[in-house]
Amino acid sequence: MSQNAVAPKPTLAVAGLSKSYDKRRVVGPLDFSLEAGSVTGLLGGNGAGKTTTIGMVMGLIEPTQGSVHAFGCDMSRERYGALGRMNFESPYVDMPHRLTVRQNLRVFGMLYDVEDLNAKIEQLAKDLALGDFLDRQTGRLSAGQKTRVAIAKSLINDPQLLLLDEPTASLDPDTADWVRARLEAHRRTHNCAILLASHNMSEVERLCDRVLMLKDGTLVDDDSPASLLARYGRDTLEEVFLDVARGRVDGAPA
Ligand SMILES: Nc1ncnc2c1ncn2[C@@H]1O[C@H](COP(=O)(O)OP(=O)(O)OP(=O)(O)O)[C@@H](O)[C@H]1O
Repeated sequence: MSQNAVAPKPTLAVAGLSKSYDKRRVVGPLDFSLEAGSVTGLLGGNGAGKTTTIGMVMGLIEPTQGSVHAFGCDMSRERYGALGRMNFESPYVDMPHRLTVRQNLRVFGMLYDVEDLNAKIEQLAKDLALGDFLDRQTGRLSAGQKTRVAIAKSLINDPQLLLLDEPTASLDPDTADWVRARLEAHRRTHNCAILLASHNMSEVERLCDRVLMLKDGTLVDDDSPASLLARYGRDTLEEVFLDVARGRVDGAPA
């Protein structure tokens, strides 16, 4: 890069982000950024702050302090400049139960102003095998079927920033495998930055080029899966996860 070249803005930049409830800090302060086309795992034990972090990035949870910039837009002041280019999947956000899957996808597609929406829904139904229940009420689906619908919803606007909160937690191993392949294809096609909260370490090893380790709401490590394995002297990310969760600090960054 020449001296005058300006570095491209990260897709997502989080600075000093924290959340407290009743003066008890549960997350932060967090500082990290995501580059276009990267897949970053957000790991941490139960209650570490993964869902709260994703909620703050999406603007679903109001931060106590700090800032979130997506595509250079300050999410506290100009979020509408960015929301159309991002999306999320979370098991904690339910869709209207009485609408059919197709109707729900239509509602979200219209919110995002998706062009040629019928064709988009057909394509997603094919990619995520929703065909058998596209015209059934969403509330009557199994957990795994609802998850596939939630993933379809998260892809409806071809996002370039995708936040996924345990996207394969309720899927059987075969379905989880092809859903991961679908997410990888989306990343490639749209140069999408993905933040993936997961308890599935083999999923993280397969999909992520970088891992953020959260413990008690703070970042305790940030590295590639390969470097984490080397530093902690472990063969699997699961072992690294246990080291971090149990406070074995040999591999922790200096
Ligand atoms: N509305 C709330 N009021 C008070 N405390 C909350 C609230 N929401 C979350 N917390 C607390 O914030 C902390 C982080 O919760 P969060 O759901 O972000 O964790 P997580 O890493 O997603 O956990 P899990 O793996 O169990 O889903 C927890 O201690 C939780 O009890």
